[in-house]
Amino acid sequence: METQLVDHPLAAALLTTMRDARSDNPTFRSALRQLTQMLIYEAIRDAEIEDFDVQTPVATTRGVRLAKPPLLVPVLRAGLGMVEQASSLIPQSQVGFVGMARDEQTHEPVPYLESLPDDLSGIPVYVLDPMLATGGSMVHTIELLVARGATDITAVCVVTAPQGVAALENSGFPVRLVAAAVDEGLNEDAFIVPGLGDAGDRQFGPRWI
Ligand SMILES: O=P(O)(O)OC[C@H]1O[C@H](OP(=O)(O)OP(=O)(O)O)[C@H](O)[C@@H]1O
Ligand SMILES: O=c1cc[nH]c(=O)[nH]1
Ligand SMILES: [Mg+2]
Repeated sequence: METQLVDHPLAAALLTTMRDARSDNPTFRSALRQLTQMLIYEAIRDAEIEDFDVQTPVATTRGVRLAKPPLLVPVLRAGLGMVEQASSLIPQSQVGFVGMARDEQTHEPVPYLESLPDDLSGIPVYVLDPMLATGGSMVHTIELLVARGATDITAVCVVTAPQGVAALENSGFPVRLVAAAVDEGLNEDAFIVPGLGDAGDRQFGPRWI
């Protein structure tokens, strides 16, 4: 699986803010928004483009745009903090939604929302979720996308664990990964170590389901 780690001092500083337990919810959300900008910037780097004529105030020249407007899929809740920034960077994009909450005992994802186009063939899909821990939530999301014909899927994450990266790799699905970090591993609660805690709670407070 193609894996791209965004290695940049500004990305590292934003990730540090997100890791810091003293960062309050607005500070955490702001750092996530800014870091998403860098992750998307890198994730889109090799996207197919097409030329078209554009009229400047002086002359006609050739401009470029994305050849295939992508679908962005934030995984609720935590992925919601990435979608505003990603869709502003790619104004032609559309947004689908998947909602999933890990069971605290089994650590398995429990899906509660699925709002996706029926046919994703030929459409690049960017799944937005800051955390890839066991990989269960991401693999389940990708299953939903592949069942709709998606063949070009990018997982855009902030912090990952080696176990989650391996789960994506072993899934055999057509996915590549763009992330800010691969951490040491998981603790007994399947939280990423050192990680940043619960990315949903740190943006929005406790979950009610
Ligand atoms: O790789 P996994 O082991 O599946 O864990 C990662 C998932 O856990 C978090 O969501 P969570 O279930 O905490 O829901 P939330 O976003 O509503 O807090 C995170 O945003 C991922 O979706
Ligand atoms: O460390 C983790 C693992 C799963 N989900 C999170 O939000 N954080
Ligand atoms: Mg959570």
